[in-house]
Amino acid sequence: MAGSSGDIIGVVPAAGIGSRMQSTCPKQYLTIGDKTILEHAVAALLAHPRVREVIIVVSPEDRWFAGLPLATHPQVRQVEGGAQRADSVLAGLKAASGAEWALVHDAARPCLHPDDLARLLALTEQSRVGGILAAPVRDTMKRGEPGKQAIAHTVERDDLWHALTPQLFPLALLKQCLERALDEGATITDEASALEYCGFHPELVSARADNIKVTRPEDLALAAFYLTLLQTTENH
Ligand SMILES: Nc1ccn([C@@H]2O[C@H](COP(=O)(O)OP(=O)(O)OP(=O)(O)O)[C@@H](O)[C@H]2O)c(=O)n1
Ligand SMILES: C[C@](O)(CO)[C@H](O)COP(=O)(O)O
Repeated sequence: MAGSSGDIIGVVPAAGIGSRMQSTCPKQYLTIGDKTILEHAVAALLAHPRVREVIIVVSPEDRWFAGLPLATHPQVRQVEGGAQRADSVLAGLKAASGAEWALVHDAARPCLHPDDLARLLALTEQSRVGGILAAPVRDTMKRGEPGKQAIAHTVERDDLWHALTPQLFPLALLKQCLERALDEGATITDEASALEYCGFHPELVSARADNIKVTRPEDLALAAFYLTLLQTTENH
């Protein structure tokens, strides 16, 4: 029953092509230190004892995953992704069975701090809906004139958050909401938006802003820096 401290299964969407990264391979296979970005992201989930398995969703055209130790990891399964991130996540959910909670984490986010993961997973003790890691907006936010490099207006930033991952939801609820949202043509860019579409209000768990999604070329060096800091912290 959702709301108890049941089993958690990880779902890592890793079927993107990373077009904004402009790299020679999909960005999740770029390396930082001795591991790929994907391996860093998955390791952060498997480091928590309540995450018993991770389903990694890869492109049907993927030719990198098979060469990683993850391909033969006993706690990892691989499924094929879809055209959009939401399609890939749904494919992962369909392959997940038995767990009460689904923990969805972008392959492109290698810098997840264990303390943030622990605080997100604590939701299983007090929530029936689940929630997301999120960082409060720090900058003044502007809405642009459509199709122009000009400001339309300033967006009120009180109560404005950057949605991060992981995002944690009851497996059955998330699957049901995502299937309905996609069937009805809703634009779904994160798991929480599928629940919102179905009328739920997921929890916001305030999290570190250094849990970045490697998206553009300049993000790689920043992620490497943050990972160095993280590994230094973990070694003390
Ligand atoms: N059809 C897709 C698209 C994206 N993703 C995954 O969703 C995560 C976040 O998406 P994003 O950062 O947008 O990755 P890409 O779609 O690869 O990047 P881009 O939009 O620059 O092509 C990534 O780990 C990506 O691999 C996925 O599993 N399936
Ligand atoms: C899920 C996500 O990382 C939350 O911010 C984001 O929505 C992914 O968006 P993308 O366009 O697929 O990178």
